[in-house]
Amino acid sequence: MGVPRRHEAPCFVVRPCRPADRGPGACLCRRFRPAFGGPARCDRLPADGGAIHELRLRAGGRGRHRRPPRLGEGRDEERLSGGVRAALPDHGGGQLHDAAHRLRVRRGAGGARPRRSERDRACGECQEPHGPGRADRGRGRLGPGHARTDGTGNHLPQIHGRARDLRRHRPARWRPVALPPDRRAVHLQRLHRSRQDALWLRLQAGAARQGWQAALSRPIRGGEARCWPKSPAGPREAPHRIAGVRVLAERIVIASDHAAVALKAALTNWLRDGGYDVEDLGPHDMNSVDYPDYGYRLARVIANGAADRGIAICGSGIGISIAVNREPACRCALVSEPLSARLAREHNNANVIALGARLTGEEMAKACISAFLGADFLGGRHAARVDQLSNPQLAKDPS
Ligand SMILES: O=C[C@H](O)[C@H](O)[C@H](O)COP(=O)(O)O
Repeated sequence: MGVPRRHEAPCFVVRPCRPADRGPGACLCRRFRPAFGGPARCDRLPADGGAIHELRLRAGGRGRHRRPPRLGEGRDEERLSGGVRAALPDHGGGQLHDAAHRLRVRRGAGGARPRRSERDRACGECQEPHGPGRADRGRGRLGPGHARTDGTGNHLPQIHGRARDLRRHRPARWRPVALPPDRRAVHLQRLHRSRQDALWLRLQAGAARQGWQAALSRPIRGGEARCWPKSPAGPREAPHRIAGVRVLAERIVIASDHAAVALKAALTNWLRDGGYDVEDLGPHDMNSVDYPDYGYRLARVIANGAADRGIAICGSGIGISIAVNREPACRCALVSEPLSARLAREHNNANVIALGARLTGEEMAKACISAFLGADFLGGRHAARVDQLSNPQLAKDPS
């Protein structure tokens, strides 16, 4: 499908529904204000993303008389113009990949598209031009638009251009993003915090079916990478973002002792099948080893930021969890059921879970890992407590 001509372009305003919006078969969104007319319909993504609804409003008018929406209309909703179909079931899903759909996404009431001179202007932060200006001419229309910050220092480039170009110009930090089907919904639900997340949600949902993760590993071109990360917190604390869109995939390291080699292998394959970037730190045979060696190895990788989360396994899980926890940067939770695994993330910001291969079966281990990876730290009252774990001097004497 080619790029629809401007006056033919169906006009959508899209955002993921919030839980409160959802109803059986119909979107109950009240907050949404369409740019101009059109019925609202809430589409449910196919099975693997079934928890997410999309609100889609087709603009009023017909054919060439349909007025395309202008940026800045539609209140603070994201605007996608030009036949963005993303992973909607009535379109078969995944067609974003090969269709030359043009995306134009602006945050907030952005006003008119910037003139070329504005797009060519160097970014105030990194002094690099980000717009699809002269440098990009002839290579597609992409471009992350001029970058802004989100208030925390993260660079949030606007995105406009074609979806395929968006992927081609990914920053070097982009990683494959496929998730196990049972996790995708969880993550998608968590991703509706911003409109750009919603965009990525659709890109990702389509991509997972098309298998273009491989394309993501190509070298980067374009200027985005120079903008990332800008967070003062540094890469270890900053969320992974692609052009302002949070990335789903995480780097996971897994280690065990001889008692858990088989379980480790099964879990590694399972995670890799789900698209995770998993590194097996060993051991790779059943010869007897000492669990501290592998626990410390895993802890070092987490501590130096080379991986986001870790899975440590030994016979009971006890010994290796103790070893990992000797590294102050690690918060390792020994778990044997999913609720503990989730709470370890939500309350304790655990970045490693430990499992006992002699006590916990494979399916239960997978359930624990799913709960662990699918949960986020809640912060709030828990944040100061977690800080005290890494900095015992911050703890007060309770007496
Ligand atoms: O906490 C330690 C772990 O359970 C070890 O996997 C366990 O001690 C290994 O025991 P063994 O050398 O008898 O296999």
